Amino acid sequence: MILQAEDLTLTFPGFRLRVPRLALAPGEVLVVLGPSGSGKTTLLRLLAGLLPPEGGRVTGGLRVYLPQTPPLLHRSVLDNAAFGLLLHGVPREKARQRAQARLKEVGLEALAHRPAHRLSAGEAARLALARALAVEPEVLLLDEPTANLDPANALRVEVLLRRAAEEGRGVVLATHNLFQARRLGHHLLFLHRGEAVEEGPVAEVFAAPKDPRTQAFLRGEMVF
Ligand SMILES: Nc1ncnc2c1ncn2[C@@H]1O[C@H](COP(=O)(O)OP(=O)(O)OP(=O)(O)O)[C@@H](O)[C@H]1O
Repeated sequence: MILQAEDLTLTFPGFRLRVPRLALAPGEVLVVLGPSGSGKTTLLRLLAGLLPPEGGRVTGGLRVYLPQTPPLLHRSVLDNAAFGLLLHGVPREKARQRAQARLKEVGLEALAHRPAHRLSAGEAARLALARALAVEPEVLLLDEPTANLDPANALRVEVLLRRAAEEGRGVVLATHNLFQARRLGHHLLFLHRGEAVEEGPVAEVFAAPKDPRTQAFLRGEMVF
């Protein structure tokens, strides 16, 4: 396993997250579904080590967390792609070479010297992924990575995520897009008011959800 969590708990005023167990294998895509406010972002931040849990623990390899709108520096596309590597202590020239290669993979090599803030939303999403992948993480933690994208750009991101998983990386993907969950996910975790109420293989949970709350959510009847 490249990511494991046990007995995770965290309390905010009026909200308590409780995830007894979570495990991610290399090459696996875990989709986290749940209504707005159910704790998806909080779980991702705990898994990333950005929030300390109140109880329980998280263990695993190198993780990169991408928030819904990843911040980009007011620098070139290439500088942004190399930024994570510089933070990891990679020398500047080497970092730029590796970043160039990642930009090529995401189809942005022609824009390497453009200011990042001039990119379209779809290009910015791919740049954020290139920057994340450049540090060779074992686990990608993604918070609604295609929420602001049109279907064509969303599809390009999905292709990159599938490729990352095929390379052996683990992916935890919080999404509101049920079609995307079915297309990309192997395993599914459903959160409701901070509680992990159902988990299982994506196909099985979609075909026959066991918990009435998951059933209602998948029927589109739970919108809060
Ligand atoms: N730093 C914080 N301090 C206090 N409460 C917080 C904090 N972060 C999140 N919360 C609360 O925790 C609950 C879960 O929020 P979270 O953002 O994890 O949900 P979510 O499932 O990601 O929602 P959405 O789908 O809308 O992004 C919410 O009630 C939120 O208001």
